[in-house]
Amino acid sequence: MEFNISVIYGDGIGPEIIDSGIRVLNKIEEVYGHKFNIDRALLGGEAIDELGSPIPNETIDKCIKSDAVLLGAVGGPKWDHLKGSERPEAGLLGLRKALGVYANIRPAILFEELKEASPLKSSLIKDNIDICIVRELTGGIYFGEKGKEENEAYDVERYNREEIRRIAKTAFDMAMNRNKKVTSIDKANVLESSKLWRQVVEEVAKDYKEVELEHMYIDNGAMQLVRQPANFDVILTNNIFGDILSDEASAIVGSIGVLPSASLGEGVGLYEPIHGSAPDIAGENKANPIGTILSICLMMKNSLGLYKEGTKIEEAVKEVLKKGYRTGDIMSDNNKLVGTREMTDLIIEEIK
Ligand SMILES: NC(=O)c1ccc[n+]([C@@H]2O[C@H](COP(=O)([O-])OP(=O)(O)OC[C@H]3O[C@@H](n4cnc5c(N)ncnc54)[C@H](O)[C@@H]3O)[C@@H](O)[C@H]2O)c1
Ligand SMILES: CC(C)[C@H](C(=O)O)[C@@H](O)C(=O)O
Ligand SMILES: [Mg+2]
Repeated sequence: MEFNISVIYGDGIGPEIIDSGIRVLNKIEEVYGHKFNIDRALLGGEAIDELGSPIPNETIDKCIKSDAVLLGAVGGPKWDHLKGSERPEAGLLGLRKALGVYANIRPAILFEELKEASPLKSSLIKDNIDICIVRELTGGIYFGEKGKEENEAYDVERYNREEIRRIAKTAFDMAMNRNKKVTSIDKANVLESSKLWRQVVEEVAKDYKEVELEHMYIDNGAMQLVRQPANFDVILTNNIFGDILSDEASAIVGSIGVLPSASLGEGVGLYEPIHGSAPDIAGENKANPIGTILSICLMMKNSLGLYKEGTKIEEAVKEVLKKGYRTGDIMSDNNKLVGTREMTDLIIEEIK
């Protein structure tokens, strides 16, 4: 089959991990006889430098017309002096909004092979950890009214019923195919937006009688996630809490370098690792490409209907980990340290 994939390298380690991703796509083409037409689009810092905007119109046009979008990461110190709307990160938020991808799915699964990389003691991770974070992505404080005066600044957290209903529905639908438990995380003891969130989540839950619904405040939720990670199945939460909890969950399962994400809505899906542009290791062949490679696996399954191929990629990653190869972020004693390119070579070799 033939697909059009828009690819965004972005900044920092973006080009290195996207290079890995493209090589995986090329191998899938070769082994399964598909054709991926890869079209590069600019976003974030690279787009500011080349075209003077963090989100050029041509990028939106290309992405909307494609079958799926693969994105590395944007941002870095070079652009930190810019005002909010001109920063690379504004490009990413603009793209998410333009694609209408309101549901950000961030699976945090502890692979048997990576148990040693988790900072949690073994008694806390002896049970299966397979958490699916469902983060609202196009609303909340990221997109609310903002203002800045000389000595004061604000960002408004605002949600309407429909925004909450559709993301809650995504979470309950996911739970139906998993362990039938949703933990909705909010701050309903303080925030009006969270009170409405809780109310609407309760309403949606009525259509999913088989799913157990639990509510948790964000402060407690952040704590329970490290105390008993195995108790979570689907976590449903807003944009900002989901951002924070997904970095926390990534550390629990080994490293931020291994977590993929799928951002879904009515149209084209956007696939990106959850980590950032990691300026501290950019250009050093140290970045873990697994988060990107597993994002391609999510792309295969969610946007391209290529289930067999997606599963193969996942198996290839596990096989390489089983053989003891590790990038620096997941390295532990007795393993073999490899760089971004070598890790990619090894994974590609397993796709056959
Ligand atoms: N989706 C995105 O594009 C995205 C996400 C988060 C942050 N950012 C941006 O990235 C820049 C850096 O942000 P930050 O430092 O807070 O977060 P970061 O995720 O880039 O890095 C945090 C730490 O994790 C490490 N790390 C991240 N990805 C890794 C990988 N694949 N392999 C190995 N180690 C990895 C980094 O080296 C660093 O020590 C900022 O400009 C930020 O706005 C972009
Ligand atoms: C870079 C930033 C805008 C982004 C977010 O907060 O959504 C990132 O942290 C992420 O997790 O994808
Ligand atoms: Mg984040």
